[in-house]
Amino acid sequence: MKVLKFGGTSVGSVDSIKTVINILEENLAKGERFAVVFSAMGGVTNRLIEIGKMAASGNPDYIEFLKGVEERHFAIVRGLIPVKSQSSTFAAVRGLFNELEDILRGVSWIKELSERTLDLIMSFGERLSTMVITEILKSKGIAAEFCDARQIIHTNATYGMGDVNFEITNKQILEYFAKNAALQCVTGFIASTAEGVTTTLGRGGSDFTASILGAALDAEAIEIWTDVDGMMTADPRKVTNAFTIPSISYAEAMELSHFGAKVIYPPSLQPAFAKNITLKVLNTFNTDFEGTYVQKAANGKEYAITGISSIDEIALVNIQGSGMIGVAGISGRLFTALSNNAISVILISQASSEHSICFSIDPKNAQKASEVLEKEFATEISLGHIDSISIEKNLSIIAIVGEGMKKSTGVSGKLFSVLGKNGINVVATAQGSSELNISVVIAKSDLSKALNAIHGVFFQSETRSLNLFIVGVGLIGSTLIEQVRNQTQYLRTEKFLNLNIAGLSNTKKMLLDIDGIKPENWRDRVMDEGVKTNLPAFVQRMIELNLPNSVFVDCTSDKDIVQYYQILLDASISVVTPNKVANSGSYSEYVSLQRTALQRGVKFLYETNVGAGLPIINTIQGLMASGDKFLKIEAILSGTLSYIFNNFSSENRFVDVVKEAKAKGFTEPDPRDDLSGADVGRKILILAREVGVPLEPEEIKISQILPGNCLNAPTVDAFFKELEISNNYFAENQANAEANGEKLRYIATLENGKASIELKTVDSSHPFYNLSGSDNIISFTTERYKDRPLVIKGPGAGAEVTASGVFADIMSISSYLG
Ligand SMILES: NC(=O)C1=CN([C@@H]2O[C@H](COP(=O)(O)OP(=O)(O)OC[C@H]3O[C@@H](n4cnc5c(N)ncnc54)[C@H](O)[C@@H]3O)[C@@H](O)[C@H]2O)C=CC1
Ligand SMILES: N[C@@H](CC=O)C(=O)O
Ligand code: NA
Repeated sequence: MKVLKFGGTSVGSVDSIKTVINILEENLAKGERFAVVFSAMGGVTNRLIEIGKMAASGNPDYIEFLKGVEERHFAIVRGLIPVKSQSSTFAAVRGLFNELEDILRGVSWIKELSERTLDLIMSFGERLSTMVITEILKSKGIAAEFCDARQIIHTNATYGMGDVNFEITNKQILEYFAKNAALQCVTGFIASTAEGVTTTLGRGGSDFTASILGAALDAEAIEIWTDVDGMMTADPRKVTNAFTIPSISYAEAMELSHFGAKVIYPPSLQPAFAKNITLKVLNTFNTDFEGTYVQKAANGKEYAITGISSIDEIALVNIQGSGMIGVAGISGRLFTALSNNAISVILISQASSEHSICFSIDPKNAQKASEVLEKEFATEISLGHIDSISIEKNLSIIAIVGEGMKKSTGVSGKLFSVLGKNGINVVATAQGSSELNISVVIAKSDLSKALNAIHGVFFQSETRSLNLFIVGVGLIGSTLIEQVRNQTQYLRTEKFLNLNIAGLSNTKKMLLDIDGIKPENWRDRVMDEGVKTNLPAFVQRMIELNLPNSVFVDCTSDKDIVQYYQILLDASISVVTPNKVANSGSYSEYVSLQRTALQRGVKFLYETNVGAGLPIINTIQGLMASGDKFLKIEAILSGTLSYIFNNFSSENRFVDVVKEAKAKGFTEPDPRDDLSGADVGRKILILAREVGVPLEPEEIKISQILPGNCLNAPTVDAFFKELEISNNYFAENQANAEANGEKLRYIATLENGKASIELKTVDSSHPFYNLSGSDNIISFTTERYKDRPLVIKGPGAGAEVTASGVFADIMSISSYLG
């Protein structure tokens, strides 16, 4: 024996009822006995309540509304019963509506709608849908019978939510099914008192009917047919990567539903749970879906948690006072007072100091709760034993649920860490000792971000998203996007990571799209759909979107953009940049950015500030963290100058080599920054700060390699002209070095807290002699690397190596976020 139950949407239209009939026919073909429970057609119950209220308030429009409901049922008859056999069903439908009209007329006369009358009015929903579907089945030659559950399910006279008398009900069900062998089509939701007065079963009513029947008949399974693919790991409207849970335990289902998961209402399935009956949640509109199995013990779990659910809107009440410490009975009185006033408590948390108790409730009860408590504790308040009763609104609860938590450590660590890394403040938290649920209260504005971020870390084999907001799509920015494009597939399949470009801006246009801007067509999209660039608005919008795992990538050399880093880090958004401006401004600004990132639990990464993709900053940070002390840094830090000195000879002109360096993408957007030594100055300044020397920009001693006319050229074009004029100046330097078997090197040194940069010549015995292309070389002498320094060498400029350094920083944020 099996019991099937079809919900409102499953019986809501001609097409959906056709699908239901197919499902029933397939079951009949298997030859096993089953019963089927139907809800009212989708929306009908609510409509009937509305109609009842209209009638009671004397609004005659209820008659029109009733006609509408009747027409929906007629349409089903017309659509699904052959014309020749329609008339008797029409008559039966009409008969029920006549009866309902009489009742409503009575209601409108006496202008009163009792709970009892409302139950009677609502009962027509299930009676109509079930009767009509029974007739459809009969018209197809199926031996189906209409079963009015009021005959067999008996409750007390608590209208709106009758208390079932299981002793009588079970007996009646068994007797009824023993006598009636045909396929029973049972009205969900409704019952009656022993005296035959109609009652209803409350929330989840038709599921309850199925569960009562299943339990009484010892069914091997109960199938709940609904309009979604079973129970999901999270609400799919809020969490893009939510997926169906194949198997869940009764207890988990209870916990999830308590926090808002609405597919089934497990409390109503209690009778079936008590008999260990397997429940399957199936989708009428996707019969290929295997279903979510709800059983006593869930089958093999892949993840530490089973699902995440949430309540969008709660209020948090906090009652605190030093007079509460050690006083017995405070919480007893507190919760009794609430319960006496029908205020239900969703979550409770009390610190072991007993100084405060906080609990969450439905915000519509907030005012009342405050009044109730002020009254209850009037004496304590007047004596100052309780200081305050405060109520905070605009909060949400998220609960992670799963039996797996009992076995795995670190679940709560993971939860709080992902919230922290996304800058989500936890206002209150509670974990039951059953270890089935950990709940956190957070700001409502963070709900969607939190749900997605939590889902991402707990269901890792599902793809996680990192949301990138890239500003500046010149050489480095566009190369980065190209690299992202080439790696999309790899990252998805190997790292379960989706790099979602959620925002892009060049100097003219900007575009934000949370669904992602594809690296394949970003240029066209920014051109076609972008709006005029407005950096403050871009940043503002990023913050408002409040997406989880957001990263701001600054690929400009803009000096003004830096002010936004602070704002972004403060909003818990990580920043990655090759732009050196922020770290080479005032020391206090440098420190402030570092601190903010630390405090907010986000990352500020800038490996490419020095030596492009070469691992220089990371190496220093590693050595510093592990306690090494830097004694000396000697380095060639300009890819451009390195290239120039490696390629300039008596055979070519200086200006042409500089132009080559620019064409190869080694120079700064303005090559004067390279040749003036300013770029190297910024880099040694950053290195100094990283090793703990708090220098200011003006403390770096930079010796110039350019004659004054070049240095002072007003524009880049003028600069190149001056370089041509000054060719002999460089040729001479170069020739002298060549004649001595030496090479020109622009070397930055940090020693004894002082930094300087000088043009030097080195002979073949010097480690900086053998360089080629845009090579940088950095030699660290530290306490641990004293006799032989630690040396890092390789190309230190260029689009590919720089973009890949930026990419690596982005990936390190992804692993940090877990
Ligand atoms: N080229 C290289 O080898 C390396 C470059 N870097 C740094 O990377 C950054 C980018 O360099 P490149 O791509 O070579 O320069 P680029 O000049 O090719 O690109 C910078 C882009 O940013 C845009 N931009 C400037 N201000 C903007 C704003 N406020 N909003 C939107 N877009 C803006 C510019 O129009 C330009 O398209 C610079 O800070 C540079 O110092 C760092 C390491 C190596
Ligand atoms: N222009 C810079 C690029 C890297 O920071 C250089 O030449 O080194
Ligand atoms: Na680097």
